[in-house]
Amino acid sequence: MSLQKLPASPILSPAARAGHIAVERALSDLRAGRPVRIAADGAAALVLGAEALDAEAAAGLAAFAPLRGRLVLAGPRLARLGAARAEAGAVALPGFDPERVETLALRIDARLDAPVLAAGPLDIAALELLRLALVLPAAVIAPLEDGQTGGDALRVEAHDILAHRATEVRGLRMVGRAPVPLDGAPETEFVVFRGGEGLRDQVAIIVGRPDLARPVPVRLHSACLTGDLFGSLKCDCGDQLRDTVRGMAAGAGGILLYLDQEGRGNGIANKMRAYKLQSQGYDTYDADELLGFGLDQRRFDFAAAMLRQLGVTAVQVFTNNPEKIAALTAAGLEVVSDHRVLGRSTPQNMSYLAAKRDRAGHRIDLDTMQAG
Ligand SMILES: Nc1nc2c(ncn2[C@@H]2O[C@H](COP(=O)(O)OP(=O)(O)OP(=O)(O)O)[C@@H](O)[C@H]2O)c(=O)[nH]1
Ligand SMILES: [Zn+2]
Repeated sequence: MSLQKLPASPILSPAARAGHIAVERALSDLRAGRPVRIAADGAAALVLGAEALDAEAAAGLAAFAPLRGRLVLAGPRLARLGAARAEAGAVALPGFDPERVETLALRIDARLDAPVLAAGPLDIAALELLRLALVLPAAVIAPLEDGQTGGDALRVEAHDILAHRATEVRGLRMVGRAPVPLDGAPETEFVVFRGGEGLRDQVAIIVGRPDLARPVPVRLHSACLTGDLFGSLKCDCGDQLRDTVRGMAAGAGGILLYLDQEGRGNGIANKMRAYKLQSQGYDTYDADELLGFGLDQRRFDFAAAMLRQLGVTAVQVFTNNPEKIAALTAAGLEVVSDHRVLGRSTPQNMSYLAAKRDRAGHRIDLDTMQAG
């Protein structure tokens, strides 16, 4: 099959499309610090990211729900605050006190100061929306009474939020492609897809002319601004990126998927929050948990969909991360072999690499890595 012949991407139903668009607009509002109105099971509430709660926003929410607010926190954050639970929950906010909200949502020495209530479907959808918006997963909720509209806040349904990631995969489509010769890989084409994960586009970088009738060398590479672009010593991403492209160019070609999953899918702002915590002694996973994230937010089903749209059915995967291999296999691609991709070890990235090995099962052998 030729790389030029692309299968058409599936079309969403009108209802799914309307819901999808509402979620995209809601993400934009939340990122700008504006509340959105989420409805679930006949209930509705105004929802704002905890990081956007200042005195003015608090007064705005209090006008709708003066005494009945709540702060919804993710399971890992609640556990860090001392709660005996692993799942998301809420604490009552009798007023919308920005200082208390910041303490409970972000500070490292904070402890719970109120009982934890079970999180309902609206709360779960609010957290998911904040994760999709790449802001801190802590939701300030102002429940609306029957008949209260929530002013001009954008309206979104909880079920559309929860369906968003799957809808993104179904709506994934190619939007542009062009040759971009690279240093060390002169015959290279960039193919841009819209949809998937994150808030920007995904890029498939086709190096050389891989034979699609045979297993194609493939790397799924999550964006890392600090490592890929600036050569940060804190991780191994830049080396992995460049070494893989050069290796594909020197061999029979291959495809590198550059995925909009900065900070393991948490976004650059949360990654910097996590880096700050790491400078205070937490490892890469503990830091994410303190912020309310699980071990890894990323999904790779849309990466498999990108490969399929490019005509790939069987792959040789370049990764140390068993989750990537499992995800491609689960998505129906034949993973014929897997290969490790080792960058340099530096004094600054040793503990990061060791944490990936010990806590997330990455196949990293620090002794065989080249010191940088
Ligand atoms: N949250 C968080 N993300 C990080 C940190 N350090 C690096 N990252 C991100 O981790 C991701 C690493 O991506 P990859 O190298 O593709 O993935 P990997 O899981 O390490 O797997 P392989 O490299 O394929 O073995 C990038 O999105 C980085 O931005 C960190 O300390 N915290
Ligand atoms: Zn990195």
